[in-house]
Formats: sequence, structure tokens, C-alpha cells
Amino acid sequence: MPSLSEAFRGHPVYLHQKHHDFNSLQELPDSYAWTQPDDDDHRLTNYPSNNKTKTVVPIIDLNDPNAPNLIGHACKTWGVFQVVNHGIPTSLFSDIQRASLALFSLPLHQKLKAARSPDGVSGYGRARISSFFPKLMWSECFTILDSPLDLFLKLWPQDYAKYCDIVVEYEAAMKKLAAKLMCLMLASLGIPKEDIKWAGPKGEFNGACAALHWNSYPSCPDPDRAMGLAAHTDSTLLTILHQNNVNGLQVLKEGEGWVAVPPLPGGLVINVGDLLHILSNGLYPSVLHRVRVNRTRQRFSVAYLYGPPTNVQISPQVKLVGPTRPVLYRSVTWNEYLGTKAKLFNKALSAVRLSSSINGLFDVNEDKSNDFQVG
Ligand SMILES: C=C1C[C@]23C[C@@]1(O)CC[C@H]2[C@@]12CCC[C@@](C)(C(=O)O1)[C@H]2[C@@H]3C(=O)O
Ligand SMILES: O=C(O)CCC(=O)C(=O)O
Ligand SMILES: [Fe+2]
Repeated sequence: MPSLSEAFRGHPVYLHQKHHDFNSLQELPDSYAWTQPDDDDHRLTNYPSNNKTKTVVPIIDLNDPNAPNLIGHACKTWGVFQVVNHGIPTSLFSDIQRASLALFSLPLHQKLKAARSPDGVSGYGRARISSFFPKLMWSECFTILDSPLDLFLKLWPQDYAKYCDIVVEYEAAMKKLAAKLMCLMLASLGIPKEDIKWAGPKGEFNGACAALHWNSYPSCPDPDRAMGLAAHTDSTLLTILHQNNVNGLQVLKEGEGWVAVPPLPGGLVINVGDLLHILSNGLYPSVLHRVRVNRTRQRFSVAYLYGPPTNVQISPQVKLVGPTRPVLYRSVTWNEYLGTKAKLFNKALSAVRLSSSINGLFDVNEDKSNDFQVG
């Protein structure tokens, strides 16, 4: 089975090579300006702002006996929810946040020692999706696939071991939680875990692949014209996101527009990704999300991007197909899908949709994701 890193080697993404030290920028350079200065405040979206409505992303207590139903409803209607009582100690969040702060606070020349190569995924750099946009995003990121050891040795020749320990512990906790969430999501779809061969006899999902992706969004001199991370869906089955206590994450909700996902102390954000969208035959749509920045506070987030073994075929479950609901997607491996995403970005889901080629149907997120103005 190809590893996740190998899956990417065939799909290089060429990004702007110049990196900026955000702290040294007193004004927003034109290369980061997504809107013109005389545009009104809401030019970054044509959707109504949700200031007047009180729509909130569901918060689900994993100890609630009704959790499977609540999760099912949240996946169907939002594609995102927050979880509490997930069993992960808060000390682990403090540790990963400390590591994140230590990493992004390093001088740029030090971070660049662990820079991602054009045909790689691991390491320091800009968001991979940057190549699809004419403007730069006000963020930096660091991706870990496999072991963090080689990268951390470059960043912290003395202190690497303590940060490696934190990552190993955090990934183990995330892997366990992701398997639990998979079981709950499958139960909510009425799919026995025995139907998913790689789930294993007890639903441990041992063969799962994952990436740990750290984001930093420095405070920004002109936040209304900048974009932290452009609208996208994750290619995963699910993503588990930890955010520090700084706002910025927004999700697109049908009929509502962009809705903020406020940080919840001790909570975790769970996104439905494209592969769960496919596996559920479109019943659980992947959520389009983005990150806005602010003038005074630096935002950090750590995303655990979780998927199947890279060579396992993911297809709509037969139990979710019937006379009134035809099979909507062809089967794909994560490896293949990541390649499609690297080429087509937010059109990737439509590209594997069976009926799109027949009757011109497109996926919900495709046309909305380009909803920004570039100055
Ligand atoms: C497994 C992965 C999913 C991801 C690409 C990656 O190798 C690690 C980074 C992930 C991420 C995070 C930000 C948004 C995103 C679209 C991107 O460019 O990098 C996702 C990728 C994805 O889900 O397709
Ligand atoms: O920073 C965030 O809140 C979102 C990050 C994200 O969407 C991602 O890493 O895929
Ligand atoms: Fe994301």
C-alpha cells in the first residue's frame, strides 16, 4: 500500500516560492489583498452575513446516549459539529498548542530548514491550495505525515525529543477518537461496521491513514482584505480540529451563509470530508469552510486529517442506494482522490460524481467555493 507521502509524490503542487515574515509586515502587501480597499466590508462573500440569525454549529456530548442520532442529524444538515466529553485530557491540548507556538515562533530561516519540497507534503510552507488562487493567504502551515523526527531535528536540534513525544501522544489520542467517531457515524447511517472491511473486528480502524496539519494565522494589519485559508472541503473521511481561543473558522451553511464556529474550551470541531460524502452517497455532505483573520490576535489550529488506507476503494454503501437514490459516485481510493483534488481542487467531488456527466448535476460546494472577490 502506498503511504500518504507516496500518494502525493505523483501530484506536485507548485507554490509561490517567496515566504514572508508576517511580523515584519506593517501593511497588507498587494499580493495578499483579496479585495480592493474601497470595497465594502462584505466583499469576501456574496452570502448574507449571519449576524442577525442565531444559527449555531451543533455541540454534541459524546457521553449522551443519543449521540449517534445527534451526530447523524449534524452530519446531514451541517457537515460539521463540535464534540465535548471526548475523553482527551486538556493537558494534551495545552501541550500541542505549546508545540505549535514554539514552531511558528521560530525565525523564518529556521522554519525554512524544514520546508516542504514541491513534490512533498510534510514540512513547513503555505497551504497546498494556494496554487489555485491568484492571491496569497495570510497563514503558514506545517504538515506531518509519518514520523515528525526528521523535521523536528531540523527545527530543534536540541529539543526535538520533547516535541516528538507530544505529537506521538496527540496522534494516538486522535486515532482512537477518530475510530470512535467513525463507528458513531456509520451507526447513524445504519451501516454495520462489518460492512467496512478495513474497520477490523472491533471497529479499531487500525489501517487508517492520517496527517497532522498545523496552521498559524498571524494578526493581520488589514484583516477585511485578507484571507486566512480560502474556502475548501477536506479530502478526508473526517477531520478533527483543535483551535486556540481565537475566532476565525467559518462554515458555509445552506440558506444561512458563512457561520462562525467559535472556539469551545476543551471542544473539538469535527468536519465531514469528501470521502465520507462519497461513502454516504451524498447523505453526509462534506462541509465547505474557510478561515478569516483579525487585527490583534494570532490564531492557531491543529487538524487531524483522517482517511482510509490509501489503496482501499471507497464507494457509496449499498445500503444507502435504492430505487429513489441511485448510486451517485464512482469508487475511488484516497490516493486517487488526492490526485484528483490536487488537479481540480473544489471540482474534485463533481469529477467522481456519476450523474454529473449524465445530466449536468454538480456538487453542492463546487460553485459556492469560488465565491470571493480578488482585488
Ligand atoms: C492528507 C491531507 C489532506 C490535505 C492534504 C494533506 O496531505 C495534508 C494537508 C491537508 C490540507 C489541509 C488544508 C486544506 C487542504 C485542502 C490542503 O491544501 O491541505 C487539505 C488537504 C485535503 O484535505 O485535501
Ligand atoms: O484553522 C482552521 O480552523 C481550519 C484549518 C483547516 O481547515 C484545515 O487545516 O484543513
Ligand atoms: Fe480544512
